[in-house]
Amino acid sequence: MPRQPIQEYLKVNPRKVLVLDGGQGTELENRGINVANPVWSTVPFIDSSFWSNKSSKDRVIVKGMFDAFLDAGAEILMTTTYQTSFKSVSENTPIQNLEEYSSLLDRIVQFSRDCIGPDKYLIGCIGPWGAHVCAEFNGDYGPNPAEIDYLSYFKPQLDNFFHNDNLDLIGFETIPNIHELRAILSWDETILSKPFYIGLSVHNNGLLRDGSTMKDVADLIKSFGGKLNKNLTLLGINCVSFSDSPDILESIHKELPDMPLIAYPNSGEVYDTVKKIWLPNRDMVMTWEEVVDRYIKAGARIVGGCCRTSPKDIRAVAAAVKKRADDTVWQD
Ligand SMILES: C[S+](C)CC[C@H](N)C(=O)O
Ligand SMILES: N[C@@H](CCS)C(=O)O
Ligand SMILES: [Zn+2]
Repeated sequence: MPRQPIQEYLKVNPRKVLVLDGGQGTELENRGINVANPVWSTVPFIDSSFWSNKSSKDRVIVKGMFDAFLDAGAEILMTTTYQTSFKSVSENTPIQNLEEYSSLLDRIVQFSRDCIGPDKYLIGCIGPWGAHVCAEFNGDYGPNPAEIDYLSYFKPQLDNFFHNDNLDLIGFETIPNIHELRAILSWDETILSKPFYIGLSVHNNGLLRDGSTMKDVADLIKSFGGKLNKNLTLLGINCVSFSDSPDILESIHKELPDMPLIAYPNSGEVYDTVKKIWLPNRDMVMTWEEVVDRYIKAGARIVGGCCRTSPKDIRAVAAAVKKRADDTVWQD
């Protein structure tokens, strides 16, 4: 395998910050794929013509999305599998059994690897339990969030991703509820058997979407002590408001100063969960350069964009990361 294992890479290059891609689902939408669907950005992969017809329109669009993020400077990219849980897929598509499901994931991962080539890092993207019920932006997991069987929900996707050498890192994204976070953290190396990160879904007010504080999050992580899964590689935030994201990341860094962080905010627009559209509220009053500087000062090792951020945004992220790397007078 041409890539150095990602934990080792981050360790031996302590000042390196990797540039992540941007909002894949929303970029597919910009390029003409209608993702307003119960499986959201998984939709292009469901039609068999994606796999049988090498020049199908959707296939050209997905490849074009990867090419555009690569050209912008992304060094680590994701599979488009945010809403590809077995539950979402089996309840909303003709794919009904685990064998067909796993074959679908194999094909998506291989297609993504072929698009980005052998040298870039590839993240196996996994949306939260809440993605299935569209609760990733309110954290409302019903009356008994502690009783939800998170492992059963994630396991088919985890089993596939953990056995796929094309994937370097698993990303649990947009986690809005502390009970779900507790469940993920409770799984040991036999379940989470390769490097993974957790991206939290945090409200503009700095609280996890379910109302938990960042201190609650940090206390939970600290409570695992030496039993914390060694594959937990980064913690961070994704799909949070661009303008509030530096404050939020800094609040996590204050609570967990030694934790490598990841940050990829959305554009500040707000998702309408009924119409499945983004409402205007672009809050990019700061520049990517200012935001990225603050992320890096707060311990970020991977930075990029989430929903409604485009290749143009990632080009600005890459320029900001490069400027910081070139800045010899940079002081912590
Ligand atoms: C806007 S994406 C991050 C989430 C999509 C949502 N779970 C839905 O199903 O509409
Ligand atoms: N990683 C997903 C969005 C998660 S909110 C994507 O890029 O489409
Ligand atoms: Zn997002």
